[in-house]
Amino acid sequence: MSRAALSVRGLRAGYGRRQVLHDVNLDVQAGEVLALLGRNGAGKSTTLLSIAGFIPDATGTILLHGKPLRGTPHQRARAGTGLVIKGRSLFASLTVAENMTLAGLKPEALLEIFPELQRRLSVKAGQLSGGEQQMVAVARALIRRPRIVLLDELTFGLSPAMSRRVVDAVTTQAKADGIAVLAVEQHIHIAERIATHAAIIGEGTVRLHLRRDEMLKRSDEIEAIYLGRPVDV
Ligand SMILES: Nc1ncnc2c1ncn2[C@@H]1O[C@H](COP(=O)(O)OP(=O)(O)OP(=O)(O)O)[C@@H](O)[C@H]1O
Repeated sequence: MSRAALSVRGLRAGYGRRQVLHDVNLDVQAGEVLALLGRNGAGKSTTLLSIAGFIPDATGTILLHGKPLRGTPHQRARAGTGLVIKGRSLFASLTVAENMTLAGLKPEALLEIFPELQRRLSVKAGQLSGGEQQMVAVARALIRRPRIVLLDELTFGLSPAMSRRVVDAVTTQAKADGIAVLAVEQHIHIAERIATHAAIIGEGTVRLHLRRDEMLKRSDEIEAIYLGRPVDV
C-alpha cells in the first residue's frame, strides 16, 4: 500500500505517434500541494489529463491511496479525483446555482468556501468575471471532498488580489479536509506561494523535486530545466 494520496509511476503519454511523457514519477501526500512546473509544452497539462483519464493511451501506474486509478474520466472522478481545467468549464448560459445543481451539488455549499458569491447565485455564469468563474469551478471541485484535486493554472488571467483569494481558499480547504492537490503552474513565485513542494518536468520526465523552501534558492536549476540544459541533481 502506498502512503501517498496520489502516486504516479512510469507514466507515458502522448498524442498519436507523438510521445510527450516518457517516464513521469510523482507522489502527493494528503493535505499537500505539489506544484508541477515546466516550460510551455513540457507536458504539465498532459500529466493532469492522463491522471484524470482523458488520455486513453497513457500507460503507467497511478494509485489513489494505494488503489489503482483506472477507467474513464467519470469513473476516476467517482474514485475521488477532481479536475479544474483552464477555461473553467462552466455552462455560460446557466446561472451559478444551476451550474452547481447540474454537478449534483447544493448551490449554498459554494458559499461555505466563497461567501462573497452570495449575490451571484442567480447570475448567468457567462456574466461572471474570470475570477468569479474560477471561484465557482474551484469550489465545485473542492466541495465534493475529492482525494486529489488536479488544477491547471489556478491563477491564469486573475488579478493579484483574486489570485490570493483563490489560492488561499484552495490551500485552506486542502489542509482542512486532507485533500491532496496537484497544481500545474507556469511561474515559480506563484508556485512558491501555493505549494508545499514542486516537481519540475522536462524532457518528458520529472527532473527535480523540491520543497517549498528550496524553490527560490534553486531557481537556477529550475531555469536550466526550462531551457533544456543539463542539471546536476
Ligand atoms: N490534443 C493534442 N493533440 C496533439 N498534441 C497536443 C495536444 N495537446 C497537447 N499537445 C502537445 O503536447 C505537448 C505538451 O503539451 P501540454 O499542454 O501538456 O504542455 P504544458 O506543459 O501544459 O504547456 P503549457 O505550459 O503551454 O500549457 C505540446 O507539444 C503540445 O503541443
